Amino acid sequence: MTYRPRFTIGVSLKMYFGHAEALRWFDRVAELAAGHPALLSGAAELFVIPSFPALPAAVERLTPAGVLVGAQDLFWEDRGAFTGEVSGAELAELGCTLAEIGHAERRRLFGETDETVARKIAAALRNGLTPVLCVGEADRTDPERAAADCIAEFDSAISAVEPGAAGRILVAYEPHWAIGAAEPASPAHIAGVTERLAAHVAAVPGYEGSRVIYGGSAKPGLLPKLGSAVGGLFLGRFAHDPAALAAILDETVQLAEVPA
Ligand SMILES: O=C[C@H](O)COP(=O)(O)O
Repeated sequence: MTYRPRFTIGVSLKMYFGHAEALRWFDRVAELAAGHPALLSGAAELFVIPSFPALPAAVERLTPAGVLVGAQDLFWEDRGAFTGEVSGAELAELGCTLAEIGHAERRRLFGETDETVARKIAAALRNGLTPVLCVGEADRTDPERAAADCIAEFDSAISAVEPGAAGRILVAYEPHWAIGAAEPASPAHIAGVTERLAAHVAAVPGYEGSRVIYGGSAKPGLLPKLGSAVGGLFLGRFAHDPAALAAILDETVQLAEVPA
């Protein structure tokens, strides 16, 4: 089954930009998105995940251009004495529609575990936020083993979802070793993992409409090599230049003309 938009293109700004820099980038991306044939034709949807303090400005500047906005994390409770945390309820109130959960950097640097990821997935879904669930093998291995790791992570991540609360998830396949690198994983490796992972996700009741996107040093030129093996890309550094993001959106238009 082909879902529309055909591709999902996301950008996480991580902690790369200061506030003024983020605002300038939002304005350039809003201008790009508002007139881009990818968004107008349904070839692509675009989401942006900035730092927490930039979220209101991102919603204000990007949403009118058809760009979705999400947060880089959320807490698993909706209210209470949790100093420093941000709830899914507040994110939804701000106009966010997505929440990134379980990025490799949060696992490696901030103690994120399978258990906390599962609680956060449940929190996102009960607050109407689409989780951007990051999965991926820690060390280089073959696609079969990498896919098995990712499938186990996915199954664990949805294990705390409340009955009746299942919903669409964007599964970002990000091999840890390809994040922050010079080049992405090879197209053959990516496809070998994403096709197995997507087949698994599609067979889990309640998660219809979910899709698998690839992240980890993704840049212009990668998507045409992957074609229908992925549902899109999750970009980091290589989207800091809006021209590179425009080039990737151009690629979605060309690929959308080819039947899935
Ligand atoms: O969240 C995005 C990914 O971790 C990719 O980042 P990167 O393209 O800078 O490696």
